[in-house]
Amino acid sequence: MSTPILPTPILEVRDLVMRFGGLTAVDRVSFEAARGEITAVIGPNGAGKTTVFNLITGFYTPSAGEILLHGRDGQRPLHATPGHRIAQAGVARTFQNIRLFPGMTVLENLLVAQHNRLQAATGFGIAAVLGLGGYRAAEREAVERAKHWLEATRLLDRADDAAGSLPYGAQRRLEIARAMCTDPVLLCLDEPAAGLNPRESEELAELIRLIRTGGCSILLIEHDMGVVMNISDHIVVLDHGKKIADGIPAAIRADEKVIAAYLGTGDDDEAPSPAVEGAA
Ligand SMILES: Nc1ncnc2c1ncn2[C@@H]1O[C@H](COP(=O)(O)OP(=O)(O)OP(=O)(O)O)[C@@H](O)[C@H]1O
Repeated sequence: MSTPILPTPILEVRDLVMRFGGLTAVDRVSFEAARGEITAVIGPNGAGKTTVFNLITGFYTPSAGEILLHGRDGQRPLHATPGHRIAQAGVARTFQNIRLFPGMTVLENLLVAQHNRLQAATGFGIAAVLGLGGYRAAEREAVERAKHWLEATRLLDRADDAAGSLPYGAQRRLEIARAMCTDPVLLCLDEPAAGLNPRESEELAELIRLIRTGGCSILLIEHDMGVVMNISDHIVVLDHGKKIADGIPAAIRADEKVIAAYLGTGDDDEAPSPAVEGAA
């Protein structure tokens, strides 16, 4: 019998380690994010999830290990790529705390996100100032892309409003629209459902599925187990910096190590985190 040829994952994390002084926040973590899928990274508070994201998106340099992106230009070692080049390699992210330009309009936020692309279209030259052809075409494209994501996030009617004046849920959607305007191959979402009400969470899940349908792979940190179990194709579970489980949602929900990590074993006095079975 022939072995099926599996497509290359979009992201490979191999034996990743991050130490902060004496603390090992990420301890030899390995996992893959499959192309075109939603991969969630979950775990109790302090498990190392945000640190993994900060390593993938170039905010930190790992103490050891490899992070390989299989993007549009082939394989890229993100662990050895400077932070400002990681977006160009096709990785976009949102943050736990919203980071928009609150005084700029919604549309301006989406155009600023495409600044690099516009600059590249002119070879970083005077063409932009003179309004020459290549720049104008790139500018038109940037506006079209912004319009597409304004429609997808239902923000078109707020395009001229200051980003800071939007309700919280709309600001979260705008953050995602802004990340998508960079045309990523991998979108990293850090707790996108935080602070959303159940209806907004459901709409967010719809939006994330839409992004997956468009071909962008997604890596998601999320505490809302309803959202995680509902939309994830694959879940990686961290606890105290180590990977304790890795699999499809049904397997994760039934995993004893995961249940123990979330409910606590009674060995420590940490408040229990949201139970995984709450999502069933
Ligand atoms: N810059 C830093 N310097 C020192 N320690 C850090 C730093 N960043 C994170 N840590 C520590 O690393 C560990 C993992 O933190 P991290 O924020 O990655 O966890 P998390 O799983 O994202 O938690 P949460 O769900 O609460 O956001 C924690 O013990 C944290 O205190």
